[in-house]
Amino acid sequence: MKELRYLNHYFIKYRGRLLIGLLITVVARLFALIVPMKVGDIVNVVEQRLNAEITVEQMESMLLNSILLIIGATLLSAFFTFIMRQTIIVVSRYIEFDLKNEVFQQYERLSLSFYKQNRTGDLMNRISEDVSKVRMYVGPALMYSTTTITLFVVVLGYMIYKAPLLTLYAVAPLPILSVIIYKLSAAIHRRSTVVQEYLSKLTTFTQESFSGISVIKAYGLEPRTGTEFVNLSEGSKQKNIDLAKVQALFFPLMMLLIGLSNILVIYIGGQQYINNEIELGTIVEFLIYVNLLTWPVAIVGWVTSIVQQAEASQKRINQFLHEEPAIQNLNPAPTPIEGMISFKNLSYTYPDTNITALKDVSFTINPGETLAIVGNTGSGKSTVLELIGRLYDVNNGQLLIDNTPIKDLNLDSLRSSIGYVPQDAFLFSDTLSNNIKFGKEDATQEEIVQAAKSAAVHDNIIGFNKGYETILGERGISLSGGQKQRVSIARALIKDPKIFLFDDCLSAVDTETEEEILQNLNKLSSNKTTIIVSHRVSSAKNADKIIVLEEGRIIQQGTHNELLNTDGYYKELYTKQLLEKEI
Ligand SMILES: Nc1ncnc2c1ncn2[C@@H]1O[C@H](COP(=O)(O)OP(=O)(O)OP(=O)(O)O)[C@@H](O)[C@H]1O
Repeated sequence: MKELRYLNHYFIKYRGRLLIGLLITVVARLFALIVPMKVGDIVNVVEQRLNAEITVEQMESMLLNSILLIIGATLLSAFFTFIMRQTIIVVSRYIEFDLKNEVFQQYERLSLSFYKQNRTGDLMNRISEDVSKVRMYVGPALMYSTTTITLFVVVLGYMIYKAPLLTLYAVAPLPILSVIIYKLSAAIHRRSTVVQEYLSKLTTFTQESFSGISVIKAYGLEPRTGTEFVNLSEGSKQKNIDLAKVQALFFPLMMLLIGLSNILVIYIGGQQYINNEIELGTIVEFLIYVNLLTWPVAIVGWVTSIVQQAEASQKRINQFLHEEPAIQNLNPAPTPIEGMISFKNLSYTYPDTNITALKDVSFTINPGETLAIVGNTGSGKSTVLELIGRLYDVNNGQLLIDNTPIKDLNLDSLRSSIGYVPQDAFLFSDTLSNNIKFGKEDATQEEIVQAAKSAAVHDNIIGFNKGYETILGERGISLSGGQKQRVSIARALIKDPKIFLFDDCLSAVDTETEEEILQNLNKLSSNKTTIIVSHRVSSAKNADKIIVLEEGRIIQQGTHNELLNTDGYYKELYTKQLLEKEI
C-alpha cells in the first residue's frame, strides 16, 4: 500500500463526495437486508396458516404487508445503489482524469534525455493502462469493500442473534472460500502482470511500426514485421490463456462453496426445526443470507487483487512522477537575454552513449552576429545548438550567454529567446496556420502570412485548396521535406526571438529558394544572433564567422574569404560544391 499512499491527496480533494458515497453505500445495503427478513416472515405466516393458527384474512393481510415492504425496500436499495455508483464511481473517474493530467504534465517537464531512455509505448501504457488500474482501486475496490464490511457486520450480527449455532455452520466454509479466492487472485495478479508486460511490448512494437510505416513499405518489410507481430501476439495470447485458466476456476469454486454452505444450512437448520429450536422461515432467511454473504467474501479476494494490481501500477507511475528533470531551472527570476554566446574550452560527452561529441570547443558570437557551422556528419554541429537551447547540460568547460553561465539563466527566458529549427522538422496534425502560430500563440493572420513569405513557403500554402487552414498529418495532406522545413522556419521567424538556431534546415530546398530564404533571414536577423548549421557553403558564406568542426574539434575558423585563402576543409568543400554546380 506504500505506493498507493500517493493518491491520498486526491481522496482529500474529493472527501465530501466520497463520504456521502460511503454513507449511501451503507444505507443501500441496509435496505437490501430487509428482503430476506420479509421472505422468512412470509414462510412463517404460511406455516402458521397451515397449522390453522391464523385465519386466511390474517394471512392475506400479513403477506400483503411483507410483499409491499419487499417492493419498497428493493426500490429504495436500487435507488441508493444508483446514487452510490454516481458518487464513488464518478469520483474515481475524476481522480483518473486528474492523475492522467498530472502524469502528462510531468512527462512535459522531463528533459529530452528521459525520452531517449524510455520507449514511447511504455510512456503511453503508464498514462492509460496503469492509470485505469489505479482507478479500479479508488472506485470499485473502495465501493465493494464498504459493501462487504456493512453486510458482514449487519448480517452476521443479525444471524447470530437469530440462530447462533446455525450461523456457525452456515459461515464455516466462507473463510476457506476467502483464502482460496485470495490465492487465486494472487495467481491472477502474477499472470496479469505478465499479460500487461506483453501488452506493453505489443503497443511499443505497433506504435513503432506505424511511425516507421514508410520505411517498412519502401523496404518491403511488411512480411517480416507481420511475422514479428504474430510472434509477439502469440506470446501475448499464451499468457492470456494462462490467465484465463486461473480465472476460470474462480466461479466454479465459488459455486462449490456456496453449495456446501447451503447444504449445511438445510441439514443443520432442518434438524433444529424438527427439534423446534428455530422457525421454518429462519432456514429460508439463512439460505438467502449465505448467498448474500458469499459474494462479499469472494470480493475480499478480488478486491485484494485489485489493490495489488493498483499498487504495481501506481509504483510504475510513481517512478516517473518522482523523476526529476535532468535540466533544472535554477533561477526563478526572469533574465532578459541579449544574445551573446561564448563557448569556453567546452567538451561534451553524451551520458547515455559516452560519445564525446564536442572536444575543447571555444568561440564567441556577439549579439546580432551570424555564425555558420560546417562539418561532416556526426562532427558535433547539432550538439552545439542543443547545448545552447539547454536540451542537455554542459558537463565540461563553460557555455556563457551574455557572459553568464547558461545554468544561471532562467530556463523559460532562455528558451523563449530562442527560435530553434531542428534538423527534422516536426509538424503537428493541425492546420498550417496553427503549426506556424505555434511559435507565437497570439499571432495575427498578417504575421502568419509574413512569416510564411519570409520562409518562402507562402506560395506553396496558397496553392492548397484550403490555404492556411489546410490540415497536415494523419488526417490531412503530407508536405514535401522542403515544405516542412520552410513551415518550420516560419514558426521560428514568427517568434521574433533574440537567437536563431537553424540546424541544417535548408538541406531539402533547392539552391534558389535557399538563396531567397537566406536573403530574407539576413534582413530579419540583422539584430539577432544567428547560428546556421549547414553542409553547404552557400548557406555559410555570408556569416560573420564560420567554424569547421571535425570529430567534435574546431579545425578551422574565420570569415568566408579568410577560409577560402587557407588550404583546408572549407576550401575543399567550396571547390567541390562549385564544381557540382557547374556540372
Ligand atoms: N542524444 C544523443 N545521445 C547520445 N549520443 C548522441 C546524441 N545525439 C548525438 N549523439 C552523438 O554525438 C555525435 C555528434 O552528433 P551531432 O548530431 O551533434 O552531429 P552533427 O554534426 O549534427 O551531424 P549531422 O550533420 O549528421 O546532423 C555523434 O557521434 C552522435 O552519434
